[in-house]
Amino acid sequence: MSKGDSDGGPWLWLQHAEEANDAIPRATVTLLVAAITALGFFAWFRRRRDATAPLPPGPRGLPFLGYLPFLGTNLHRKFAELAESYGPIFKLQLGSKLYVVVNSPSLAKEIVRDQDMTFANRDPNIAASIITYGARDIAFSSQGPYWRNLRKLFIRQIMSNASLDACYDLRKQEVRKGLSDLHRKSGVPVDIGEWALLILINAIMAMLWGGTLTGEKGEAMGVEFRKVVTKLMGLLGTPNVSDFFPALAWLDLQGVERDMKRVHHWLDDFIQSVVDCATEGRTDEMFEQKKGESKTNEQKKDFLQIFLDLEMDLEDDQSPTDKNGALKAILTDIVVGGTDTVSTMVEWVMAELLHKRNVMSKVVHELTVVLGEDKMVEEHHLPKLKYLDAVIKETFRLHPPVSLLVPRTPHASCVVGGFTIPKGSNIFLNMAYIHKDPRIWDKPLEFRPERFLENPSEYDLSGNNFKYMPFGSGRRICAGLPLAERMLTYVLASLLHSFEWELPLGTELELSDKFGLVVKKMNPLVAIPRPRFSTPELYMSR
Ligand code: HEM
Repeated sequence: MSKGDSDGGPWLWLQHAEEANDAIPRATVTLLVAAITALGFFAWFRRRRDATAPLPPGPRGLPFLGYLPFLGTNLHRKFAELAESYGPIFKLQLGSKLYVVVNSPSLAKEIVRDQDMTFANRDPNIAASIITYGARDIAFSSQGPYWRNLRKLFIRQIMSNASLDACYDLRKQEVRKGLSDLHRKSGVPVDIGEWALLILINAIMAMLWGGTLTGEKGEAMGVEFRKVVTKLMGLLGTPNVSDFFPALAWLDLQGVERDMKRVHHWLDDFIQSVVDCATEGRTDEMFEQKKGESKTNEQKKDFLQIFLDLEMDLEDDQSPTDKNGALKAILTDIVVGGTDTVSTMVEWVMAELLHKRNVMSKVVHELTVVLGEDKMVEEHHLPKLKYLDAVIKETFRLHPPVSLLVPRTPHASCVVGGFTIPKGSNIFLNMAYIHKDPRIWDKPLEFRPERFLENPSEYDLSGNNFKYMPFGSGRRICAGLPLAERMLTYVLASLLHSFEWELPLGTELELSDKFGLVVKKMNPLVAIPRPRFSTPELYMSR
């Protein structure tokens, strides 16, 4: 080493490399040292910042109970109120549990994009654990190989375009059956949510294993199913003292556990009979199985058969009984998650259109232009229905059915928006609030589908714009989105193209809602269909 090197400090040794060959290794070492120092500094800085970042602000509660006595049951309204006072992020201590509510797109982004991995866990409450066979489904299991495998299987084998195209005929038959049923009820008030739910149960069941609910017993079962699922969604969204004070859980003070076990018992019987019919090839009084239609090629395999055929590599030490539990847990996700959400949206869109008759006329006009008169809607028409698409998006904005998304839980403490989020806390992304924030949306309470036509590429349903995420975002985004989008648009287009709709004389439309995991209309929407097609035969075509 020359004298100049020792005089000039450590960096000069690079400048004075005597041979050109030395320069590259020396530069590499220098860069490595610089990178390690910078990383060390960054880690130190983050630790220091994380150690000092405060918890988010939030209302003070009572000793021991926290904010519990003030929470009420309409969480979405209470959270909107608190967001006005505390801003983009606030915390609530409820008994022994800490909840954090996020009310701004930029903080939502930190959770579902920047720190998605950290926030990809769930912390199922007691009600959710009961209904999902101990969180063995996709929606409530924690991230890890089990969840990853299930989700991958579901998305690749069931939600792929090829798979969904292959079972289009099954969906179509159920929608057509529903339309001819409506035709028989022309001029008579119809509960739209109930009608839509029966179509969706049948379409999902047809796709699952080729069977549908038929006959009087089947129809009665459909009505009972709706009651059970409505109860279930309510229980999932009920603040439960047993969750906030695990030591008191055995008392089940509100009876949530007892009620959920009843719901689970009913649903388990229902799903078990579906599995039995599918595996034993037998039919039941209330189910009708379509003969071979869904099994003409590999793609047309029933969803259930795909699950049964595939070696479920769950990377878990599950006994065969547990595997049956896992299968039934996934079926619960599909049967419950896939029906109630979509039928609730059918009801909300129809309610908004009956409220705004000029918007309804525009939708009907578009349908007539795209399809012509006396033609049944087909799924291939859907991409051309741009205005209807905007109407659906606007309804998702004003009435996101899963309004707080499904809560996430960080697996490690971290910092969001300069606040510490402790490991194991529950995070709600308050989409009901973000979707109506006047700082983001012009005249946010107005139903104006045109806002989605002005810049169509800005908003879609895939969770890339954090101002608008009715299906969530990131690795936990709704796994059923492709089917939900198709079914919702198809059912609505069919309802609106085939019938004129009006409210029963003397009824007034109101748009209030009630909270649950799925936020529903407070009062069911009842409307009267009148045929648009020129001949009754058109309603009979399958
Ligand atoms: C209008 C219809 C629907 C809406 C609004 C909706 C909304 C959501 C939301 C907000 C989540 C949580 C996302 C997050 O945490 O970021 C979710 C999760 C999920 N949804 Fe949907 N959903 C709908 C339809 C469906 C359908 C049709 C299915 C299945 C057939 C389905 C299956 C699931 C599953 C399995 C999950 C859990 C995903 C995971 O945790 O990895 N959903 N959904």
